[in-house]
Amino acid sequence: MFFHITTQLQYKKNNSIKQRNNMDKQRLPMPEIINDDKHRHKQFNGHFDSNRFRPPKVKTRYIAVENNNLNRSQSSGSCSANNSQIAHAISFRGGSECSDAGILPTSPSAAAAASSMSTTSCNMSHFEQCFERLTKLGEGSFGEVFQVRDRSDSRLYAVKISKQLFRGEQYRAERLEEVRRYEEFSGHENCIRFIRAWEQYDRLFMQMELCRESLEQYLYRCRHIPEDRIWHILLDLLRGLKSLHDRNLIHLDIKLENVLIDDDDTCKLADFGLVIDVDKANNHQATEGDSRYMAPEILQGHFSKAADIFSLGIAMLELSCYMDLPSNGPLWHELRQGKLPEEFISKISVELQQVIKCMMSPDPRQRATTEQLLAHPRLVRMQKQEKSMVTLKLLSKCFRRSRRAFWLKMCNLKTAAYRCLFYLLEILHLYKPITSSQTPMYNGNTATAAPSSPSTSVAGVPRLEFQLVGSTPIGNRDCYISDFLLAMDMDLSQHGTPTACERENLVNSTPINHNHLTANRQRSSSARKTRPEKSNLLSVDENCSFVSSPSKVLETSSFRGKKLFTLDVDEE
Ligand SMILES: Nc1ncnc2c1ncn2[C@@H]1O[C@H](COP(=O)(O)OP(=O)(O)OP(=O)(O)O)[C@@H](O)[C@H]1O
Ligand SMILES: [Mg+2]
Repeated sequence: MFFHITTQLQYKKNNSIKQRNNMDKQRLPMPEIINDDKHRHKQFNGHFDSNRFRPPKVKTRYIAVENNNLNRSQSSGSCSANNSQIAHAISFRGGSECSDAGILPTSPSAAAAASSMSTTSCNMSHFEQCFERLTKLGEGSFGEVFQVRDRSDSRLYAVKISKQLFRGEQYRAERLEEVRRYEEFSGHENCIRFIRAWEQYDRLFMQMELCRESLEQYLYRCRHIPEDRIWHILLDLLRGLKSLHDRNLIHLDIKLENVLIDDDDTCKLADFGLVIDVDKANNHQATEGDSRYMAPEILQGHFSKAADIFSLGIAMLELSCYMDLPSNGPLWHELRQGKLPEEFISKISVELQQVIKCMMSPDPRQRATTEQLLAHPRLVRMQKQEKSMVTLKLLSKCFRRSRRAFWLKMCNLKTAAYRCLFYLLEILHLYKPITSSQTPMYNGNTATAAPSSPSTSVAGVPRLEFQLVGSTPIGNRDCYISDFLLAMDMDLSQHGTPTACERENLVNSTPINHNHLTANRQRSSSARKTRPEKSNLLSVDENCSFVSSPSKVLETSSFRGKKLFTLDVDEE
């Protein structure tokens, strides 16, 4: 196999340059300026400095003369004019090297949404049909990322659209590799969750989970990040990186912009555009990332896992010291010779200093691995704490569940008590039960004698059954008989006495909000049928009046306002 090496300089997009420059000026304090380049730290003056360019991205490419491993014949999406008009799903999940799926079907909801819009759906891209574009989240050298709302489930996602058209097979294959990596690491807690990808009009679209912000944005927002938080970020990123290194893959583009923070404050590795196999890296095709984060040995064309460790180390330095990293010049070299500027490094604890220095060791063989770093006493302690937190969470969940079970038991006891009371009243002839044969049933407009059913099998004590559905509006509040009776009254006033079927639906729905009653009937009834083991079925014996006639309902007024039980719905 023969390879030729091409070296090229790639400049970052002006937009992100501006953004960074704008934020640059927020960084304080300014160290003593000795050399223009050496201490060119970030400041912020409230507006973008368009004159200052972002560091160029030096790219050393080792391009195999041999064709890439993507099987083009399998792909229905191509650069050809005809085919590129049609959206094609891209997925490597099937196990094959490139299992491009076929033409994407338009989901009915997406089609409906599209047709409801003024633009004719046939002119709309798959992206426009499926998503409502909200805001632009960011931009890198390869793509623009938008916050979107999925028309089918109304949820928010991020969609990355490649900026450049597929110029040819090689370029397309490189872009599609990112999909493979996203899919591979999507399940890891510290890697971004990937949803799906497709290509259309010679562009790649990738749908992924929406994160709150990038680590770079977080740094500019907070300026000073407490050291405790730095350690947590380091732990998250080491875990994410370990998942790559365990598979013999290297990221090659670790930097603050490529780390995203989700709503739970978890840091996630993103942008797998340059990820490459360690073995292939030095032989085939490797592109190094941002020069500010680049390990020194990359200049000699040595790609290894240690390069990622260096990038992470220097990113931690930037994060903990609020230091502007140089893209070249004397300071760039000093940082790669193990000389970290005192005025910055002295701000952080010795423990963190040591870790950063260890990660930024000039010799890649002396740099700690992800396993060694994760074995650092502080990180071990944090992991233990996390574990105990998980145990604590599990315990509290167990406690909540047992508390709920206890309440259900109590409710059953109450039910039994009511039952006994009715029996007693019946014995004392203070209460006349209505037997099942007396219970009129409505079949349309005609009242018929009801067949004896389990719900009225106990003489005089018809059973009122209702199901607790966690998502219904009844959740987390006290339940009063009146809640149920109110709904029954309303139902009876509309329909007269319900049929057996109606009664079952009635009691199975959550009667707090009568507007939901009709809808709930079907849903809860079917839910009960399909998931009987999950339902928390309560049986409450109640005065039978509600089934005999509307006027009898009034007799139950003595129960109104009586607290039956407290619902404690598990938050789970
Ligand atoms: N899932 C997401 N949620 C929120 N913001 C995102 C998401 N993905 C990307 N971004 C934002 O978009 C920016 C660019 O995304 P990304 O790094 O994937 O593009 P790129 O073109 O590959 O960048 P690079 O120049 O690093 O190669 C990120 O820095 C981040 O601010
Ligand atoms: Mg990026």
